[in-house]
Amino acid sequence: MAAIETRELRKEYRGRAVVDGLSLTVGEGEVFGFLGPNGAGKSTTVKMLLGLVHPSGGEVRVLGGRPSDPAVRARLGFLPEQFRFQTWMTAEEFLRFHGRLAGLRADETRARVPQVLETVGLGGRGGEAMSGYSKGMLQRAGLAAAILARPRLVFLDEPTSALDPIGRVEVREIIERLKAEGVAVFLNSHLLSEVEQVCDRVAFVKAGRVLRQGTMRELMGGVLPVDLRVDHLSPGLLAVLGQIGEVRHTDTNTPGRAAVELWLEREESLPALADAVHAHRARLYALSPRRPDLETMFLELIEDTPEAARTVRTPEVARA
Ligand SMILES: Nc1ncnc2c1ncn2[C@@H]1O[C@H](COP(=O)(O)OP(=O)(O)OP(=O)(O)O)[C@@H](O)[C@H]1O
Repeated sequence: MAAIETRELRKEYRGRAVVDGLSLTVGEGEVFGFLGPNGAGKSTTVKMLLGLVHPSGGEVRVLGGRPSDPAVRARLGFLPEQFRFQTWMTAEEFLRFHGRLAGLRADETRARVPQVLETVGLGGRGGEAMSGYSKGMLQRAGLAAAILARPRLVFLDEPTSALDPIGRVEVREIIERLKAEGVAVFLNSHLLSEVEQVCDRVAFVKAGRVLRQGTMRELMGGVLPVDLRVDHLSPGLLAVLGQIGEVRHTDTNTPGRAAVELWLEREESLPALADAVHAHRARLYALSPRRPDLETMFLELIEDTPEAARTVRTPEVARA
């Protein structure tokens, strides 16, 4: 069973489609990155997946059911981007309140609250009024609420926007733990380096449509670019490198240095590159597979049209 399945999902506001035939599948235990420029329709999609906004057309199934079904909702967790909590409560009171809303028994909630506070790095601080919390602490409390009732699918909207670098690493670890427990995570984030590190698959949306979706590798067109640096590049070595992968670029302008960019089809070919360098008596200075660079991909995709470029550069206009 897929955690999320939408087919030709559509939402119109005043006759204008803001989500326009969106088809997505997110598997169980999958961490899915949902990316797009401001105004692309991401929040509207999430609201439809949560049953908060009624679609104008298409199909949506969440955890095998309808998002409006209370039994489905009970298994969803949600951390909204704009979290406005009842800050006169302590974090413990806030979580107990959420536990009641989620239908947990009082004894379950009592046992669970200290656990989730610990998980999000607020262990020992749960008795304090949230009015005294920093922005990052409030975001952590929100994350605690999202995972409190052991959901099977968690929506995280910009979950690290208020967090420092340590907090971001901690949230990544929490996401990885959720995934290991088979929980699916639907992640909205503009921090693409973060998405790169944690997501199994991503979808790029623009103007309410999916432009591309797949694993990082699929998005790279199935190739693995590798940067190789040696002290000298003999014709023999170059020929062997060309047999292992596709030589895209060489730079031999600097004496005592040669750089080669190669595209490999398989990661398993990497050791053969090192072997070839040694066999040709060259000295190896670098052998670096390039990580998929979501930011470059994102900019290339969304800057395809002048309309999209404008949306990205002037987010206030898109929001207005
Ligand atoms: N309730 C509404 N009534 C009318 N238009 C709306 C409503 N909600 C959203 N829109 C419009 O739908 C479009 C998509 O908005 P949405 O908030 O889904 O985008 P987003 O991708 O989440 O953007 P961001 O990255 O800025 O949060 C925008 O043009 C927005 O103005």
